[in-house]
Amino acid sequence: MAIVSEQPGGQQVPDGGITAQGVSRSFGAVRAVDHMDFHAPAGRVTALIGPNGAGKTTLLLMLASLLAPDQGTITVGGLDPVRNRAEVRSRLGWMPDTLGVWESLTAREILTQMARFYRLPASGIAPRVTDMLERVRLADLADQPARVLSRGQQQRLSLARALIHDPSVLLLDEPASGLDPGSRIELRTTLRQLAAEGKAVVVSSHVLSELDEIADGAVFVNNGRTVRQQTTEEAAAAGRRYAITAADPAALAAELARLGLDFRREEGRRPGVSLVLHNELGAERLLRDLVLAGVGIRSFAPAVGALEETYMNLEGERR
Ligand SMILES: Nc1ncnc2c1ncn2[C@@H]1O[C@H](COP(=O)(O)OP(=O)(O)OP(=O)(O)O)[C@@H](O)[C@H]1O
Repeated sequence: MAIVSEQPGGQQVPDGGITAQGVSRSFGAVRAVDHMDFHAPAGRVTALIGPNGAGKTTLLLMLASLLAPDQGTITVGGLDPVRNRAEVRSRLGWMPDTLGVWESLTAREILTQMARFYRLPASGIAPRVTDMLERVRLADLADQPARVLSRGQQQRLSLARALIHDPSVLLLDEPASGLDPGSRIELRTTLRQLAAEGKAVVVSSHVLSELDEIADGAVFVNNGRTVRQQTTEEAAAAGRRYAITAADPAALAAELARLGLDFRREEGRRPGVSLVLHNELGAERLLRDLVLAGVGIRSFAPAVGALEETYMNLEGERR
Protein backbone atom coordinates (compact mmCIF):
# COMPACT_ATOMS: atom_id res chain seq x y z
CA MET A 1 0.00 0.00 0.00
CA ALA A 2 1.53 3.29 -1.02
CA ILE A 3 0.11 5.34 1.78
CA VAL A 4 -0.37 4.50 5.37
CA SER A 5 -0.90 6.71 8.34
CA GLU A 6 -1.26 5.07 11.71
CA GLN A 7 -3.31 7.97 13.00
CA PRO A 8 -6.17 9.78 11.30
CA GLY A 9 -5.13 13.01 9.63
CA GLY A 10 -1.85 11.69 8.19
CA GLN A 11 -0.73 13.24 4.93
CA GLN A 12 -1.86 11.24 1.94
CA VAL A 13 -0.60 11.41 -1.62
CA PRO A 14 -3.17 10.45 -4.23
CA ASP A 15 -2.24 7.80 -6.80
CA GLY A 16 -4.41 6.00 -9.32
CA GLY A 17 -6.84 4.94 -6.61
CA ILE A 18 -9.36 6.85 -4.55
CA THR A 19 -8.69 9.23 -1.67
CA ALA A 20 -10.87 11.11 0.78
CA GLN A 21 -9.48 13.78 3.06
CA GLY A 22 -11.38 15.22 5.97
CA VAL A 23 -14.80 14.34 4.56
CA SER A 24 -17.89 14.95 6.67
CA ARG A 25 -21.58 14.38 6.15
CA SER A 26 -24.51 14.94 8.49
CA PHE A 27 -28.15 13.90 8.24
CA GLY A 28 -30.01 16.42 10.40
CA ALA A 29 -28.45 16.16 13.82
CA VAL A 30 -26.66 12.88 13.03
CA ARG A 31 -23.01 13.32 12.02
CA ALA A 32 -22.70 10.12 10.00
CA VAL A 33 -19.15 10.87 8.78
CA ASP A 34 -16.93 13.24 10.70
CA HIS A 35 -13.62 14.32 9.10
CA MET A 36 -12.83 10.88 7.72
CA ASP A 37 -9.61 10.13 5.84
CA PHE A 38 -9.48 7.20 3.48
CA HIS A 39 -7.17 5.93 0.80
CA ALA A 40 -7.45 2.92 -1.50
CA PRO A 41 -4.53 2.52 -3.92
CA ALA A 42 -4.72 1.07 -7.40
CA GLY A 43 -3.93 -2.63 -7.67
CA ARG A 44 -4.95 -3.39 -4.08
CA VAL A 45 -8.02 -4.57 -2.20
CA THR A 46 -8.76 -2.20 0.68
CA ALA A 47 -11.18 -3.26 3.41
CA LEU A 48 -13.45 -0.70 5.05
CA ILE A 49 -14.18 -2.02 8.52
CA GLY A 50 -16.36 -0.73 11.32
CA PRO A 51 -19.32 -1.62 13.50
CA ASN A 52 -22.97 -0.96 12.58
CA GLY A 53 -23.63 2.73 12.14
CA ALA A 54 -19.91 3.60 11.86
CA GLY A 55 -20.47 5.52 8.62
CA LYS A 56 -19.22 2.99 6.06
CA THR A 57 -22.16 3.22 3.65
CA THR A 58 -22.25 7.02 3.93
CA LEU A 59 -18.53 7.17 3.10
CA LEU A 60 -18.95 4.74 0.18
CA LEU A 61 -21.85 6.78 -1.22
CA MET A 62 -19.65 9.89 -1.11
CA LEU A 63 -16.73 8.03 -2.71
CA ALA A 64 -19.13 6.83 -5.42
CA SER A 65 -20.13 10.50 -5.94
CA LEU A 66 -23.75 9.62 -5.19
CA LEU A 67 -23.82 11.78 -2.06
CA ALA A 68 -22.14 15.16 -1.67
CA PRO A 69 -19.87 15.67 1.35
CA ASP A 70 -20.63 18.69 3.54
CA GLN A 71 -16.87 19.16 3.89
CA GLY A 72 -13.60 17.67 2.72
CA THR A 73 -12.26 16.50 -0.63
CA ILE A 74 -12.41 13.31 -2.63
CA THR A 75 -10.19 12.49 -5.59
CA VAL A 76 -10.53 9.60 -8.01
CA GLY A 77 -7.32 8.91 -9.89
CA GLY A 78 -6.29 12.44 -8.94
CA LEU A 79 -9.51 13.97 -10.37
CA ASP A 80 -12.02 16.02 -8.45
CA PRO A 81 -15.54 14.53 -8.90
CA VAL A 82 -17.19 17.96 -8.70
CA ARG A 83 -15.12 19.44 -11.54
CA ASN A 84 -14.81 16.25 -13.61
CA ARG A 85 -18.13 14.61 -12.91
CA ALA A 86 -18.53 12.58 -16.12
CA GLU A 87 -14.90 11.43 -16.19
CA VAL A 88 -14.98 10.39 -12.53
CA ARG A 89 -18.31 8.55 -12.93
CA SER A 90 -16.88 6.56 -15.83
CA ARG A 91 -13.97 5.46 -13.63
CA LEU A 92 -16.15 4.30 -10.73
CA GLY A 93 -18.01 1.04 -10.29
CA TRP A 94 -20.52 0.87 -7.43
CA MET A 95 -22.06 -2.26 -5.96
CA PRO A 96 -24.66 -1.35 -3.30
CA ASP A 97 -25.63 -3.80 -0.56
CA THR A 98 -28.87 -4.65 -2.41
CA LEU A 99 -29.57 -4.77 -6.13
CA GLY A 100 -32.39 -2.24 -5.76
CA VAL A 101 -34.74 -1.09 -8.53
CA TRP A 102 -35.26 -2.52 -12.02
CA GLU A 103 -36.24 -5.97 -10.80
CA SER A 104 -38.80 -6.42 -13.59
CA LEU A 105 -36.03 -6.16 -16.19
CA THR A 106 -33.95 -9.18 -17.11
CA ALA A 107 -30.29 -9.47 -16.19
CA ARG A 108 -29.35 -8.84 -19.82
CA GLU A 109 -31.60 -5.75 -20.02
CA ILE A 110 -30.18 -4.33 -16.80
CA LEU A 111 -26.60 -4.68 -18.02
CA THR A 112 -27.54 -3.28 -21.45
CA GLN A 113 -29.17 -0.23 -19.84
CA MET A 114 -26.12 0.33 -17.67
CA ALA A 115 -23.80 0.06 -20.67
CA ARG A 116 -25.91 2.68 -22.51
CA PHE A 117 -25.91 4.88 -19.44
CA TYR A 118 -22.10 4.80 -19.48
CA ARG A 119 -22.18 5.52 -23.24
CA LEU A 120 -20.27 2.42 -24.28
CA PRO A 121 -20.03 2.24 -28.09
CA ALA A 122 -23.35 0.76 -29.34
CA SER A 123 -21.73 -2.03 -31.35
CA GLY A 124 -19.74 -3.25 -28.33
CA ILE A 125 -22.63 -3.41 -25.88
CA ALA A 126 -24.14 -6.82 -26.72
CA PRO A 127 -20.81 -8.71 -26.62
CA ARG A 128 -19.74 -6.88 -23.45
CA VAL A 129 -23.03 -7.81 -21.74
CA THR A 130 -22.64 -11.44 -22.80
CA ASP A 131 -19.06 -11.48 -21.48
CA MET A 132 -20.10 -10.04 -18.15
CA LEU A 133 -23.01 -12.50 -17.80
CA GLU A 134 -20.56 -15.33 -18.37
CA ARG A 135 -18.02 -13.87 -15.97
CA VAL A 136 -20.56 -13.89 -13.13
CA ARG A 137 -22.08 -17.24 -14.23
CA LEU A 138 -25.51 -15.84 -15.11
CA ALA A 139 -25.58 -16.70 -18.81
CA ASP A 140 -28.31 -19.33 -18.25
CA LEU A 141 -30.50 -16.87 -16.36
CA ALA A 142 -29.78 -13.87 -18.60
CA ASP A 143 -33.34 -13.55 -19.88
CA GLN A 144 -35.17 -14.08 -16.57
CA PRO A 145 -36.53 -11.05 -14.70
CA ALA A 146 -34.03 -10.04 -12.00
CA ARG A 147 -36.67 -10.54 -9.28
CA VAL A 148 -36.63 -14.32 -9.76
CA LEU A 149 -32.89 -14.48 -9.12
CA SER A 150 -31.78 -15.76 -5.71
CA ARG A 151 -30.00 -13.37 -3.34
CA GLY A 152 -26.62 -14.76 -4.38
CA GLN A 153 -27.47 -14.51 -8.08
CA GLN A 154 -28.65 -10.92 -7.57
CA GLN A 155 -25.34 -10.13 -5.86
CA ARG A 156 -23.49 -11.52 -8.88
CA LEU A 157 -25.66 -9.44 -11.22
CA SER A 158 -24.96 -6.40 -9.08
CA LEU A 159 -21.22 -7.05 -9.44
CA ALA A 160 -21.57 -7.38 -13.22
CA ARG A 161 -23.50 -4.09 -13.27
CA ALA A 162 -20.69 -2.39 -11.32
CA LEU A 163 -18.09 -3.74 -13.78
CA ILE A 164 -19.89 -3.23 -17.10
CA HIS A 165 -17.90 -0.11 -18.04
CA ASP A 166 -14.56 -1.52 -16.82
CA PRO A 167 -14.06 1.05 -14.04
CA SER A 168 -10.65 1.62 -12.45
CA VAL A 169 -12.11 1.99 -8.95
CA LEU A 170 -14.60 -0.54 -7.62
CA LEU A 171 -16.63 0.19 -4.48
CA LEU A 172 -18.53 -2.73 -2.93
CA ASP A 173 -20.84 -2.44 0.06
CA GLU A 174 -21.14 -5.80 1.87
CA PRO A 175 -20.67 -7.78 -1.37
CA ALA A 176 -20.59 -11.19 0.32
CA SER A 177 -23.81 -10.77 2.26
CA GLY A 178 -26.22 -13.57 1.37
CA LEU A 179 -23.62 -15.59 -0.51
CA ASP A 180 -23.09 -19.27 0.22
CA PRO A 181 -19.52 -20.44 1.06
CA GLY A 182 -18.74 -21.47 -2.53
CA SER A 183 -19.91 -18.12 -3.93
CA ARG A 184 -17.86 -16.28 -1.27
CA ILE A 185 -14.71 -18.04 -2.38
CA GLU A 186 -15.56 -17.22 -5.99
CA LEU A 187 -16.10 -13.55 -5.06
CA ARG A 188 -12.71 -13.46 -3.32
CA THR A 189 -11.02 -14.84 -6.41
CA THR A 190 -12.79 -12.30 -8.63
CA LEU A 191 -11.82 -9.37 -6.39
CA ARG A 192 -8.18 -10.49 -6.25
CA GLN A 193 -8.18 -10.74 -10.05
CA LEU A 194 -9.64 -7.26 -10.41
CA ALA A 195 -6.93 -5.85 -8.12
CA ALA A 196 -4.29 -7.73 -10.11
CA GLU A 197 -5.63 -5.99 -13.22
CA GLY A 198 -4.73 -2.70 -11.52
CA LYS A 199 -8.10 -1.62 -10.14
CA ALA A 200 -8.52 -0.07 -6.72
CA VAL A 201 -11.01 -2.36 -4.99
CA VAL A 202 -12.79 -1.18 -1.82
CA VAL A 203 -14.86 -3.68 0.17
CA SER A 204 -16.91 -2.98 3.25
CA SER A 205 -17.94 -5.87 5.44
CA HIS A 206 -18.47 -6.95 9.02
CA VAL A 207 -17.16 -10.42 8.28
CA LEU A 208 -13.52 -9.92 9.15
CA SER A 209 -12.40 -13.49 8.52
CA GLU A 210 -13.54 -13.04 4.94
CA LEU A 211 -11.67 -9.76 4.48
CA ASP A 212 -8.51 -11.31 5.91
CA GLU A 213 -8.35 -13.55 2.88
CA ILE A 214 -8.66 -10.81 0.28
CA ALA A 215 -7.53 -7.46 1.66
CA ASP A 216 -4.08 -5.92 1.22
CA GLY A 217 -4.92 -3.17 3.65
CA ALA A 218 -7.69 -1.92 5.87
CA VAL A 219 -9.23 1.32 7.04
CA PHE A 220 -10.98 1.02 10.39
CA VAL A 221 -13.79 3.48 11.13
CA ASN A 222 -16.01 4.10 14.11
CA ASN A 223 -18.47 6.84 15.07
CA GLY A 224 -17.93 8.51 11.71
CA ARG A 225 -14.16 8.75 12.14
CA THR A 226 -11.13 6.97 10.74
CA VAL A 227 -9.50 5.21 13.66
CA ARG A 228 -6.69 3.39 11.87
CA GLN A 229 -5.33 2.65 8.40
CA GLN A 230 -2.97 -0.25 8.04
CA THR A 231 -1.63 -2.75 5.54
CA THR A 232 -1.90 -6.49 6.14
CA GLU A 233 1.90 -6.59 6.56
CA GLU A 234 1.62 -4.04 9.37
CA ALA A 235 -1.24 -5.97 10.95
CA ALA A 236 0.89 -9.13 10.85
CA ALA A 237 3.92 -7.31 12.31
CA ALA A 238 1.85 -6.09 15.25
CA GLY A 239 1.70 -9.69 16.47
CA ARG A 240 -1.02 -12.24 16.55
CA ARG A 241 -2.75 -14.12 19.33
CA TYR A 242 -2.30 -17.89 19.07
CA ALA A 243 -4.49 -20.48 20.77
CA ILE A 244 -2.81 -23.65 22.01
CA THR A 245 -4.37 -26.78 23.47
CA ALA A 246 -2.58 -29.80 24.88
CA ALA A 247 -3.40 -33.28 26.16
CA ASP A 248 -2.22 -32.08 29.58
CA PRO A 249 -3.09 -28.35 29.98
CA ALA A 250 -1.14 -28.12 33.26
CA ALA A 251 2.04 -29.38 31.58
CA LEU A 252 1.54 -26.84 28.78
CA ALA A 253 1.11 -23.97 31.25
CA ALA A 254 4.15 -25.12 33.25
CA GLU A 255 6.36 -25.23 30.14
CA LEU A 256 5.22 -21.76 28.96
CA ALA A 257 5.95 -20.39 32.43
CA ARG A 258 9.38 -22.04 32.36
CA LEU A 259 10.04 -20.36 29.00
CA GLY A 260 9.13 -17.03 30.62
CA LEU A 261 6.18 -16.38 28.27
CA ASP A 262 3.20 -14.26 29.13
CA PHE A 263 0.07 -16.31 28.43
CA ARG A 264 -3.62 -16.36 29.26
CA ARG A 265 -5.59 -19.44 30.30
CA GLU A 266 -8.64 -20.01 28.06
CA GLU A 267 -11.67 -21.84 29.42
CA GLY A 268 -14.53 -23.15 27.28
CA ARG A 269 -15.10 -26.21 25.13
CA ARG A 270 -11.42 -26.65 24.41
CA PRO A 271 -9.52 -25.37 27.44
CA GLY A 272 -5.98 -24.25 26.73
CA VAL A 273 -3.95 -21.07 26.63
CA SER A 274 -3.49 -18.12 24.33
CA LEU A 275 -0.55 -15.78 23.88
CA VAL A 276 0.66 -13.09 21.50
CA LEU A 277 3.47 -14.12 19.15
CA HIS A 278 5.22 -11.54 17.02
CA ASN A 279 5.72 -13.50 13.84
CA GLU A 280 5.47 -16.91 12.25
CA LEU A 281 9.09 -17.71 13.07
CA GLY A 282 8.31 -17.17 16.77
CA ALA A 283 5.33 -19.51 16.43
CA GLU A 284 7.47 -22.14 14.71
CA ARG A 285 10.12 -21.98 17.47
CA LEU A 286 7.62 -22.15 20.27
CA LEU A 287 5.88 -25.16 18.75
CA ARG A 288 9.22 -26.93 18.35
CA ASP A 289 10.22 -26.13 21.97
CA LEU A 290 6.92 -27.41 23.34
CA VAL A 291 7.14 -30.65 21.37
CA LEU A 292 10.80 -31.16 22.38
CA ALA A 293 9.79 -30.62 26.02
CA GLY A 294 7.33 -33.52 25.63
CA VAL A 295 4.11 -31.45 25.81
CA GLY A 296 1.40 -33.29 23.84
CA ILE A 297 0.14 -30.48 21.60
CA ARG A 298 -3.40 -30.99 20.31
CA SER A 299 -3.79 -27.68 18.40
CA PHE A 300 -1.62 -24.64 17.74
CA ALA A 301 -3.05 -21.88 15.49
CA PRO A 302 -3.83 -18.15 15.25
CA ALA A 303 -6.84 -17.51 17.50
CA VAL A 304 -8.31 -14.85 15.21
CA GLY A 305 -7.49 -13.32 11.84
CA ALA A 306 -5.09 -10.39 11.56
CA LEU A 307 -7.85 -7.83 10.88
CA GLU A 308 -9.96 -9.15 13.74
CA GLU A 309 -6.92 -8.83 16.00
CA THR A 310 -6.60 -5.12 15.13
CA TYR A 311 -10.36 -4.62 15.44
CA MET A 312 -10.44 -6.21 18.89
CA ASN A 313 -7.41 -4.20 20.00
CA LEU A 314 -9.12 -0.99 18.86
CA GLU A 315 -12.24 -2.02 20.79
CA GLY A 316 -10.01 -2.65 23.82
CA GLU A 317 -8.33 0.77 23.47
CA ARG A 318 -11.75 2.45 23.50
CA ARG A 319 -12.86 0.79 26.76
N1 LIG B 1 -30.27 9.03 4.98
C1 LIG B 1 -30.03 9.08 6.29
N2 LIG B 1 -30.80 9.82 7.12
C2 LIG B 1 -30.55 9.89 8.44
N3 LIG B 1 -29.53 9.23 9.06
C3 LIG B 1 -28.74 8.48 8.31
C4 LIG B 1 -28.94 8.35 6.89
N4 LIG B 1 -27.98 7.53 6.41
C5 LIG B 1 -27.22 7.16 7.47
N5 LIG B 1 -27.68 7.73 8.61
C6 LIG B 1 -27.09 7.58 9.95
O1 LIG B 1 -25.69 7.78 9.83
C7 LIG B 1 -24.97 6.86 10.64
C8 LIG B 1 -24.01 6.06 9.77
O2 LIG B 1 -24.78 5.22 8.91
P1 LIG B 1 -24.12 4.26 7.81
O3 LIG B 1 -25.25 3.59 7.11
O4 LIG B 1 -23.18 5.06 7.01
O5 LIG B 1 -23.31 3.23 8.71
P2 LIG B 1 -22.67 1.81 8.34
O6 LIG B 1 -21.31 1.80 8.93
O7 LIG B 1 -22.80 1.57 6.88
O8 LIG B 1 -23.61 0.84 9.14
P3 LIG B 1 -24.03 -0.72 8.86
O9 LIG B 1 -22.79 -1.52 9.07
O10 LIG B 1 -25.04 -0.97 9.91
O11 LIG B 1 -24.55 -0.80 7.46
C9 LIG B 1 -26.02 6.02 11.36
O12 LIG B 1 -26.22 6.58 12.63
C10 LIG B 1 -27.23 6.17 10.49
O13 LIG B 1 -28.42 6.04 11.26
